[in-house]
Amino acid sequence: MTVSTQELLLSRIRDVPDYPKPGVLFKDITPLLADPAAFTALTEELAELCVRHGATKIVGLEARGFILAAPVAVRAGIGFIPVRKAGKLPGATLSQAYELEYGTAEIEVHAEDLAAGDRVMVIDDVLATGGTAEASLELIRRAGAEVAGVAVLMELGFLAGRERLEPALRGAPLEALITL
Ligand SMILES: O=P(O)(O)OC[C@H]1O[C@H](OP(=O)(O)OP(=O)(O)O)[C@H](O)[C@@H]1O
Ligand SMILES: Nc1ncnc2[nH]cnc12
Repeated sequence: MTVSTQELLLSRIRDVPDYPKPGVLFKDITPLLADPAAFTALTEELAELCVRHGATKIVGLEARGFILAAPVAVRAGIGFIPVRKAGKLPGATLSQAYELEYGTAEIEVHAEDLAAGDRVMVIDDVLATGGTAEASLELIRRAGAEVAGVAVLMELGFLAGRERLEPALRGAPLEALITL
């Protein structure tokens, strides 16, 4: 990725102090989504990572991860698999509970969407504590699939998500376009 692309992306991320709770500096991507040049550049960078790492499926994490992962999947020509918050998927699911920066949650995937032989790239907007990504890797492996990697727009380095995720990656790459 060029420095100017990285600067464009960074310039479209807005800091919102004390949201959703006091003490949290929320990284808002809505200005980036509203800028077609920035959103297109982001989509192309993430799609290139998926292809480079040999992904055969793309998992997007609800909800902001969906916004990024869906156009990336189309751009890369790879199938999109939604990982949703609990209770939203109608078929037989695998579930995983986890903690995040400001609460707890549970995510699910349709068990039939992933199988042995799949190489799955996880896409999300933010890696914060790493809890969400860690839970998604657990789901992918429980479904029998292989992890191709995790790709995020931004990593909040001060929350040490990379260190937390390291064991669950088992050598797969964690790609962050921006580290803050
Ligand atoms: O690394 P972590 O500490 O797990 O935090 C990162 C996750 O938190 C945010 O999602 P959130 O659960 O707020 O849901 P949203 O996408 O629906 O806003 C973000 O989009 C990541 O999925
Ligand atoms: N600080 C933050 N900003 C945006 N999304 C987040 N998800 C978890 N922590 C976050």
